[in-house]
Amino acid sequence: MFKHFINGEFVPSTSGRTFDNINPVTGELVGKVAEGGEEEVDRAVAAAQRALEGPWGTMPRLERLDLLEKVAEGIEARFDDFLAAEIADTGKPKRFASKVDIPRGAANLKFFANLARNLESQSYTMDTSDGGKALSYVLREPVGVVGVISPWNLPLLLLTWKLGPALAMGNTVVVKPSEETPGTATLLGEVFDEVGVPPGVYNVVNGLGPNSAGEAITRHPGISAITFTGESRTGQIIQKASAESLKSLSFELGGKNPALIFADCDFDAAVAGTTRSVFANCGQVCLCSERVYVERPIFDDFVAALKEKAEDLKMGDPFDEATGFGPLISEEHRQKVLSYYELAREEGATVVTGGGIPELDAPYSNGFYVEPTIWTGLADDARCMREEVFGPVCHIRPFDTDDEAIALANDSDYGLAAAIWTQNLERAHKVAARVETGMVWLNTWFLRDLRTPFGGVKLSGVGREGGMHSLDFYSELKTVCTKL
Ligand SMILES: NC(=O)c1ccc[n+]([C@@H]2O[C@H](COP(=O)([O-])OP(=O)(O)OC[C@H]3O[C@@H](n4cnc5c(N)ncnc54)[C@H](O)[C@@H]3O)[C@@H](O)[C@H]2O)c1
Ligand SMILES: O=C/C=C/C=C(\O)C(=O)O
Repeated sequence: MFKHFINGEFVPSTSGRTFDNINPVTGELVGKVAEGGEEEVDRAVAAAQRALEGPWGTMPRLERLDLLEKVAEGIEARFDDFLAAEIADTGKPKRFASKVDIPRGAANLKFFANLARNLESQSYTMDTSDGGKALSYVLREPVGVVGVISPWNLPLLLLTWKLGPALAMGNTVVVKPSEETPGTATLLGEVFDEVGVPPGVYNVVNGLGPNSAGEAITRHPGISAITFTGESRTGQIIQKASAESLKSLSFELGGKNPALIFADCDFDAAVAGTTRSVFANCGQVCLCSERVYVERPIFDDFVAALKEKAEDLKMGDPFDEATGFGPLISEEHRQKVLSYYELAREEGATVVTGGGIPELDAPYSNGFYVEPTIWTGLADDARCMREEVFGPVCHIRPFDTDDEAIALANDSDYGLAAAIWTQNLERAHKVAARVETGMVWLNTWFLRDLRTPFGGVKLSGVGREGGMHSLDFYSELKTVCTKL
């Protein structure tokens, strides 16, 4: 059973309630998961507060950062265990998880430990009206207990992306991993324990969202800040629930990301890059392109080339190096994605490829697979053009001018990430400046320098994490002023 990790111990729920964790590759049970609620969150917050006041709060800064680095080394030392847990929960191919999820899990912790080691601090002197001087300096202090609510698509990566800076700045955390993916967050409890992080610093309460552990975190008065990655709609609910206790919030939310492919692009690179940006992780990355706009002269060739790539994706044993395409996270999510496949037909799409469930042999026939899918011919105001599907699907539409491409890209309630493919430097930078998203990739996708701001505009997020932006969110600045 996947238990909670509270105050350094693995414990079941007091209520005895559990839910099932299902393997998306086969539909089989991975294990039961303890369902926590208010009581478990209460205990976790109390433990986190004690650790703040006690061993973690009083530990020398560099010792704390060394411990964080040891946790990263602990992930590396148990790489195969983390890989197996991530694959059991998500079904994602080893080829992807071993290059992205697990290495980034360790890298996130190392990166923020290092960044925090070398922090500068601000100080100012000024002249005062009586002819004297004053000195002001700024102290950086922990925020307190941070609630971390994370999604299922990149479980360890997105959890550590928040844990790294939160712990580096001296906070303690209460984590609620997605109910679909309790594995790596729970395993991480063992690593924290093994390397000697004091009890109560890292707490995991497993559970669901509404009326469960997730909501309990958002309402708990002992939690000072919440960092959340997930759906925009959930972000709205969390913002309301946490208003009562005025928590600081950092939200990384959904996307309906555009890719702009200009006729002067490196065609093969654009096709390969867009294959990744549409179908990686079965389209379940917030940064995935769901709206692809292609300049008219290369439209037909591009559609044909992407179709060929989509039909080439290989499904099957996630541990097989040849497997490049996994299942969706759950049967429920598959129903959602299939409902969009159906809606697209009703809305008049031409289905270039896919649009259904693939024919696979057992045990994969019991998994939550859908076909990689490409649509053309939808109107710009079709629901399938405006709502995030979060599956392996894109719509491709032609455009004629730069202005039109930019207007189409910006015609969205979301604004997370854009990918632009052109060999014209001037065009690349001009278009990048006019696209309304938090991030723009030029002739690449999902290449991440952890020092850069990460986040979205419009419905795609509130605030930025990454580099100093993370350290700022996870710390309180205190100004001390004295007359000299
Ligand atoms: N912008 C980003 O960086 C980013 C990254 C990854 C995923 N996402 C988005 O996440 C979504 C997919 O993830 P998901 O389906 O797990 O999202 P989700 O919003 O359904 O769930 C995310 C987390 O919130 C919890 N939750 C749900 N309702 C809650 C409530 N009322 N109170 C407190 N917690 C609650 C869930 O249990 C889960 O742990 C997509 O929309 C995707 O675009 C965004
Ligand atoms: O699904 C969303 C991906 C988010 C990625 C990151 O937050 C990151 O790369 O740091």
